[in-house]
Amino acid sequence: MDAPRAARLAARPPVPRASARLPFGFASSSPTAPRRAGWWWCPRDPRADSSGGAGAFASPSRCPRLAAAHRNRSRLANLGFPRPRLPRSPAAGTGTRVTGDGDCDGRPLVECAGDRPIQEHAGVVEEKASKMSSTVPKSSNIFWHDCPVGKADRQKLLKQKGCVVWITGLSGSGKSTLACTLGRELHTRGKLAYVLDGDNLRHGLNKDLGFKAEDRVENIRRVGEVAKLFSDAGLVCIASLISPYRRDREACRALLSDGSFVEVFLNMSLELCEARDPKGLYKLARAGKIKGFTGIDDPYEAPLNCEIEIKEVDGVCPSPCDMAGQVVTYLEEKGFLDE
Ligand SMILES: Nc1ncnc2c1ncn2[C@@H]1O[C@H](COP(=O)(O)OS(=O)(=O)O)[C@@H](OP(=O)(O)O)[C@H]1O
Ligand SMILES: Nc1ncnc2c1ncn2[C@@H]1O[C@H](COP(=O)(O)OP(=O)(O)O)[C@@H](O)[C@H]1O
Repeated sequence: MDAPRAARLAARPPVPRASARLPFGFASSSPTAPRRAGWWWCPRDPRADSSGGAGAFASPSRCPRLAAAHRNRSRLANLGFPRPRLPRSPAAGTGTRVTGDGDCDGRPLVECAGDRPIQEHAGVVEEKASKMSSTVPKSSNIFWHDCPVGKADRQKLLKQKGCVVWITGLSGSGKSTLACTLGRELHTRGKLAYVLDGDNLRHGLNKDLGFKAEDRVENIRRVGEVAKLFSDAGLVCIASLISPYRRDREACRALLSDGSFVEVFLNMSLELCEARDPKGLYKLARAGKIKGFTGIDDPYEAPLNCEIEIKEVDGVCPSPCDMAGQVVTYLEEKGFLDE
């Protein structure tokens, strides 16, 4: 091995011992819980980039994001490219290094396993994990790799901001209609959007899932993760799913940074949805030929704090264009359709 490579390898951070790893969902949130050295501590960002969080514990040398940026700079420099700028700390104003406790964006750090902070999700994960094995991370020795081109660069290119418009409501409430109308409106305005429709995804990504409670939980979890990727790509991701459980929608919201999850509740009465019944499913459910149909013999939990609620007035629903208009206005006001 050549001397510079040996020196580079020696300078690498220690690789954590697999035996020291706690299983996902079983970490203690106690401030006296043992803290392991090295790369066991990672910021909420880059994967879950909402701010705040418990368990602040950090040192500059333990910020994987900053370290990854250093590695990327070195690699690019070795290839003869200009060195990109390191992440800046808004807390420090002009700094290019982590200052104080927190990651390189000045956020507190929390312990991560798989891709979520343990301390916040432990309870939820433990319960769900008993039902769905896919919520229990099975990979070990995995590391996050940052790329030099980030969300901000993509947003600049697209002249818009990545976000998720999450449309929830009963079957027949108009979710797919709104999603498509909104997608077309944004396209007309030169904005890049992509629709993730529950029915459609069940033909592919989610074809292994049915309508039992745990399948619906997993359905929403997967779509939430995909929506987050689309948002990170800089798109307006429009997800339209019944998503009947409040807790699962909130989990999707928690995957995104503050304000970039826009929950739209199509608050149409069961009577209206049943009268529409475009696929004849309500009729089958009433006849007992479909079991566990949302609104008939399966629950729907209405949002408590959604960003947009669209209702019928005197039994009349706003037109698809009006509904899409409401969402576009919101996105405009919040600056998602600007650079
Ligand atoms: N049991 C039962 N309950 C509710 N819906 C049913 C059921 N069985 C099939 N369908 C059809 O599946 C569509 C809903 O899929 P989603 O992925 O959005 O559902 S969920 O979010 O996981 O609850 C839904 O589509 P929409 O009518 O567009 O909502 C139905 O066409
Ligand atoms: N705003 C609206 N006004 C009138 N009819 C609507 C409206 N939105 C949807 N519809 C009609 O209601 C039915 C159900 O709409 P759809 O978008 O398929 O609902 P969902 O995706 O929630 O099941 C369709 O026949 C659609 O044409």
